[in-house]
Amino acid sequence: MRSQILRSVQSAARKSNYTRNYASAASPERKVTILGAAGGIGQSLSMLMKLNPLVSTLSLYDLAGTPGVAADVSHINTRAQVFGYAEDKELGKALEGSDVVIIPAGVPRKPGMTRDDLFNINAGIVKNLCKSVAQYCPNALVNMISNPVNSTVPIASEVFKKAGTYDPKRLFGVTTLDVVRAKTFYATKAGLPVEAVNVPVVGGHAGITILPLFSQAHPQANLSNADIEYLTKRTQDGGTEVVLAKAGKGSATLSMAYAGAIFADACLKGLNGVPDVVECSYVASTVTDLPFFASKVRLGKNGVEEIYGLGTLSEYEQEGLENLKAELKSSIDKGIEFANKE
Ligand SMILES: NC(=O)c1ccc[n+]([C@@H]2O[C@H](COP(=O)([O-])OP(=O)(O)OC[C@H]3O[C@@H](n4cnc5c(N)ncnc54)[C@H](O)[C@@H]3O)[C@@H](O)[C@H]2O)c1
Ligand SMILES: O=C(O)C[C@H](O)C(=O)O
Repeated sequence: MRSQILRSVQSAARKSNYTRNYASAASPERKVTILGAAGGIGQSLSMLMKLNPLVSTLSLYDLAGTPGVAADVSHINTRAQVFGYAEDKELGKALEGSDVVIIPAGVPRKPGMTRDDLFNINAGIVKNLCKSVAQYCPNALVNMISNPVNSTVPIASEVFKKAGTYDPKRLFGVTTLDVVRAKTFYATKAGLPVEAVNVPVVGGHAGITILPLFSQAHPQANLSNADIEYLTKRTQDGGTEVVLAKAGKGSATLSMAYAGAIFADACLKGLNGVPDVVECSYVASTVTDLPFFASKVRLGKNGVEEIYGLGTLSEYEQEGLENLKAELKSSIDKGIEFANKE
């Protein structure tokens, strides 16, 4: 009887309008934990993960406010059981048994700031949270959203190395928002239906380190060099566009929650053995001479199963690649140095 009910629940979830765009069939028990769940990204992301039928337990942690977010989200009639945890003393409980940990904890930009300006505050937050991840759920896939991603991912890697838990296949910088933006801007410019569009974005997640590869966009549109330059710059400055529009009230939260939900869903699908799950992500990489680099990765039962090369680049993209390396290297080095202090 119970299995009959479960089957009908899973079938309803598959058909649901709310989930079909970014989720597949319901399946094994999976615990997803969000650190920073009461924030701008955290709240929307909590809702989107509650809508995902692949999630059986949704654990929401923040310094404060999570009992309220959890109570609210828990009333949504979907599969996941929701738990809210607040304050340091509950962090272990929040993390224990997690399959995927999503980290949007930290401060956002205000107009005039670069992502690197967030380093002084966010680096410490990420370092401490990752120590707990290493202690309580060393096998979880970690989806790092907190900025500057170019440095926070290297920080996490060093923390995990020190704890003896580092598995480069399980640590991801979430760069999905760059892909989401590139798809939207490209489809608009090319007059294509956005659902049919794909654009890889490689490099990192800040300014010129964000390198959209429009020469590899699908479907190919006949755009001028000036169009490609415009689209590249708009994608690179997408975060700043939102920061300026919000005029001091933070950075992208809603589109980021959407992007974070897509990436977490891809991780869950990979863990569940769904084949051919490919997303761009900032990971430990040998695609270039930099130790971390975003490119297309195939996700599987162990996290990253395969990292794809960059393919053939246009002259403009090749130039962009060379230009981004110095900044990305310095952000990586800064993160590594910070993590190894003390
Ligand atoms: N990767 C990306 O593409 C991307 C996109 C948008 C924003 N971001 C980054 O995400 C981060 C969060 O942005 P936001 O708009 O949600 O900010 P926010 O200020 O609205 O929320 C951040 C939340 O983190 C919490 N927090 C702070 N320290 C914590 C700790 N030690 N443990 C748990 N929670 C903690 C805060 O209490 C707050 O609720 C920022 O660093 C921002 O730059 C990244
Ligand atoms: O721009 C920011 O500071 C937030 C985020 O990295 C984004 O790309 O929107």
